[in-house]
Amino acid sequence: MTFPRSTDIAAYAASNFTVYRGDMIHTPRLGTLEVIENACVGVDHDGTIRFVSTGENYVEEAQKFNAALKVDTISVCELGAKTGSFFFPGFIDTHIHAPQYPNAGIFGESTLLNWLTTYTFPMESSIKDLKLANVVYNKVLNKTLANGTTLAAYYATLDPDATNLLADLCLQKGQRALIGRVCMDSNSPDYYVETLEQSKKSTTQVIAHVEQRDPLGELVQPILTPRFAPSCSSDLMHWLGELREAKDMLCQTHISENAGEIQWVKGLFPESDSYAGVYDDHKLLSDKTILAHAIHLSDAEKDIIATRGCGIAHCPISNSSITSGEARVRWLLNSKIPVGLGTDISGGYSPSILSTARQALLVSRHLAMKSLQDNDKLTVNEVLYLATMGGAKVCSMENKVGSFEVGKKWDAQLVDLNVENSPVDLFEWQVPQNSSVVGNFPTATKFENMVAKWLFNGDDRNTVSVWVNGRNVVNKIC
Ligand SMILES: O=c1[nH]c(=O)c2nc[nH]c2[nH]1
Ligand SMILES: [Zn+2]
Repeated sequence: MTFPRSTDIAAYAASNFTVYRGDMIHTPRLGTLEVIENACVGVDHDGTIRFVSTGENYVEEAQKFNAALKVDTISVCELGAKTGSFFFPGFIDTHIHAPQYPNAGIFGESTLLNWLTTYTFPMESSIKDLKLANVVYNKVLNKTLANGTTLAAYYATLDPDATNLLADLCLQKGQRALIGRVCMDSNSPDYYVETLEQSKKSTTQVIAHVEQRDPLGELVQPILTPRFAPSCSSDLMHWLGELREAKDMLCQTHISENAGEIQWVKGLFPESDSYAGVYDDHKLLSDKTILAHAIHLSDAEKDIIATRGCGIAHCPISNSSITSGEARVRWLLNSKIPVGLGTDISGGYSPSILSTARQALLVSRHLAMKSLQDNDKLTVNEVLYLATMGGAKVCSMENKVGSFEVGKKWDAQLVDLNVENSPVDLFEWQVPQNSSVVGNFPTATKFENMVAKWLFNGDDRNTVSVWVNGRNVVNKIC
């Protein structure tokens, strides 16, 4: 029997069943790095993983799933079989503002509220120019994909046409995405605000557009996006809450990021018990709601969030940059609240979830130095879980993406630490696959060490290929 074995992406992209071979590393549970050495992962024509096995019998495995599969239509991608290479689930960015990308790195000495008026609102309002929107959104999608982000929860702007364009570009480039048209009818500058009626109309228009482009929500889905309580009237939030409930929709917003913001919310909504209470009183909290930041929550707010099943987008780079504070991730996780990572471009300067995971680890150590609780420290395996499986839970896609399991989609990145110009130096004795070299560590530890080196020193040069829904969307190999 002969089959096309290939390291040529074009060859296997044309095939209707692909077997990916190599070491697969993922974090299916918090804190656990699972390594499937010499794995074969069979992916069907619609990008679904049909088997995960070790050994050579992948033709039989493929035919078990589809007896009619001809051997010569099964392609084999051996790219992961190189030393220093491994497949890892695609990263999930649970909070990113696409129109703010040109401002990445530009925040000066600002904190949240003056950062919004000085940098953010002017940038976002300029994106109603569709030519500019096209330039900026192309750049942000290319950059996040190149960094291994296979799913992103996007905030766009008020503008419905530019937001529709973002959805179209995600479909075109093949990035899985939640598309949020930002709702804001209050306390906003004259040049960047909408009326309640405009907000309803534009929201409806964007939902219809996204659902028309992708009726089953295979790749893109709309997400209701009240910017944050101060930008929304109670009437607007009530309308969004009713819509959320009626259509069982995803919803995203910001919560408890900054002390001034929290005081402002108290003054604006005195009838609600708390910031979380404002959202709860408007039916905006559910197990399909993503709350960004959640730094200064009270115990009671944390309990409401846990009861409603909301997920938290932890944005450590943004929280350090605009000095918002340190979210208590362990405290949230201990209450069984799903936590994922967000770049929060451009409160955060980096489009990379790998960098965000690294900073999540470091911020947790700063927190531990203040709290004197060692348990506040997050480990390498834990922050990589937040970057993948945690993010999948936050986006309500834990049955679809986040780890390598049968029935999930092939949303993956191929990592190569030995790529030319690699920012990581993996020494011969540190290569786990190199069994001829006797090292000081057992193999499992070698894999963990290799992954730790990637987390701390790796970057987009090491993400050499990326797949979403089985489609190869980035290829830096040739
Ligand atoms: O990090 C943030 N980015 C924003 O754009 C924003 N708007 C309200 N609150 C916010 N926080
Ligand atoms: Zn944000």
